[in-house]
Amino acid sequence: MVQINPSILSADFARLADEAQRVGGPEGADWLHVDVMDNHFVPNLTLGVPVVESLRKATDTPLDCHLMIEDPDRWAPQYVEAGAGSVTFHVEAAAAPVRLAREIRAKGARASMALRPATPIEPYEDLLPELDMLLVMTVEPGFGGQAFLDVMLPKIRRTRQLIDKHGLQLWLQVDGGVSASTIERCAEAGADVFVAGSAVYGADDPAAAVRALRERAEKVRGAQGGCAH
Ligand SMILES: O=C(CO)[C@@H](O)[C@H](O)COP(=O)(O)O
Ligand SMILES: [Fe+2]
Repeated sequence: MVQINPSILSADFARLADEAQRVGGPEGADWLHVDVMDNHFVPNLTLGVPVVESLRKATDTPLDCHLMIEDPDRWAPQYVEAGAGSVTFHVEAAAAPVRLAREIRAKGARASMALRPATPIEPYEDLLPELDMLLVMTVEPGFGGQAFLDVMLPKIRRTRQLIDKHGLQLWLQVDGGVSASTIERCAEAGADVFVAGSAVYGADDPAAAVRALRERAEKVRGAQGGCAH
């Protein structure tokens, strides 16, 4: 199943409730992607727990929180309590990723782990059953509107092969530079959850942009019979 998760990093932060609603509803966003940055793990600062709490009340679309922060072991559980349905931590920042994934799940959210572009998937093969989603970054984290890194396609493909080899159901998310001109390559490589910030909120009609992205990805995944490799 293809999922399209618009990133509110490219939305108007003074009108977040409206911006969330613009991409919601039938055929709209599957999840709203919320980029949390702390100016330590990445050189940018965005929002924190109180904003997630308010967003939760402002939309029915579930929240996919991407934590680009130091010490996720301490903070991630608070995002579950704030109402996130999925919490992604970076493996490079986590002290105890397995314990953290278990804590996120125990608190009732989906547990997800992200890899920066230079972090390989292979050392984490044995952790995959502990996760509900694996995020392969397709830009260096920190900013929206960057160019898609084609060099990440082999990692997406290898990750898909590992997921299938173990017969796992976890989702494979890509984030960074995903647009109408790159989503098909990501889908062909095996991704099934697509984050798009500027390609959605930079469009005149964000809801139409979500539908167009979904159509492109579904065409590829459908041609593969839902199995991408
Ligand atoms: O996590 C990040 C950036 O670090 C992303 O979620 C961006 O928000 C994606 O923006 P686009 O590359 O789609 O404009
Ligand atoms: Fe993100």
